[in-house]
Amino acid sequence: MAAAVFHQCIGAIQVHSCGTEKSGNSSLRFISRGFVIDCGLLRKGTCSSHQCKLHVIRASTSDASVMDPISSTSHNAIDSSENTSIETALILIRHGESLWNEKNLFTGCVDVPLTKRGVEEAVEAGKRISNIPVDMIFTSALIRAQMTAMLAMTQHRRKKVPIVMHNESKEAKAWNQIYSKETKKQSIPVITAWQLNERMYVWELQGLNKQETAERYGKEQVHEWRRSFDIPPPNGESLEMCSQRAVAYFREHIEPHLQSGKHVMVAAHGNSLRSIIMYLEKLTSQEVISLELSTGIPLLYIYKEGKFMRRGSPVGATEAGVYAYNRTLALYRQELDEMLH
Ligand SMILES: O=C(O)[C@@H](CO)OP(=O)(O)O
Repeated sequence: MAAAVFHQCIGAIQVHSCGTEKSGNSSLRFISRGFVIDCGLLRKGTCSSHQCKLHVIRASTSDASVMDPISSTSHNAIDSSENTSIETALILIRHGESLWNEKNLFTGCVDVPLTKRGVEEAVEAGKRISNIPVDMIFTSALIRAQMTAMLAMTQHRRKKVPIVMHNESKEAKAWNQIYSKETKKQSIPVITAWQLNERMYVWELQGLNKQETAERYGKEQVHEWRRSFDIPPPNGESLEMCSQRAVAYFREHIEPHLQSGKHVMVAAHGNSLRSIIMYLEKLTSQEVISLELSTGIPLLYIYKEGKFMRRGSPVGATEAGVYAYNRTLALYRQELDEMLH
């Protein structure tokens, strides 16, 4: 049967495929590789190969990266037989120990790097997520979160290259373009956003020792500043104020990628992540007080049908003991094993 190449452009998905569908139809229905596509107007062309597979090139908002073949098969697929919807992985990691964590100083938005231990924590975090798909990485504008993301990715078995995207100016955006589709396929965009920065403790507390501050203002008062939802530290940000930027950014710039089938890692800070977890797990302002995040410990969520299910936080020493893998992740890991052996 003569194969024809159909180019359909539908919204965010451009499909180039060599269909064996009846030509001449004004509309076609593709059910393949996890996408149900009602094709609108068809433009026919000729296809050099009768065996070319369906290539889905996702023109998402921030990057027109070609989908990673091993993560585009059954890992976030709408399987028409089981009618399961897209499931994507969200990894949250608080940065590894910083030099001011080590000195027990209020840090907030002061841009301090990791300690040697913090570097080790970031590498250890990478081992724990080395079999979980990552298509995009978001970090804050602070070096301790960016270092953590990059160090963790050195352990990932897929060996893609995380590349910090620069769009702080027209030139920066133009000058960091990648002109090879193949190279782009082997890269992971890293987006930095100040909205994911740590809660701002401002000059009143930033740089002060936490223990000395508790002795000066009282343990309960300092705990209230550090962990309550709506009580700000003196002239600083409350967790509520921090969530108004961090959760807003997550919903506007990160969640749509999860919805579209991309697996995402977010490397940020104790409080900006507490505010995001409060949103993901629908915690009350009372419950969030007891939410604590250790440095460099990855948390895994599965996003499905608008909901986030926590799939584990590190309890076991080994990666296997850490996450309750679901089918999507198990298949990805299996294909990684096959690809690497
Ligand atoms: O100092 C800070 O910025 C934060 C995180 O390190 O400390 P706290 O635990 O008080 O929120």
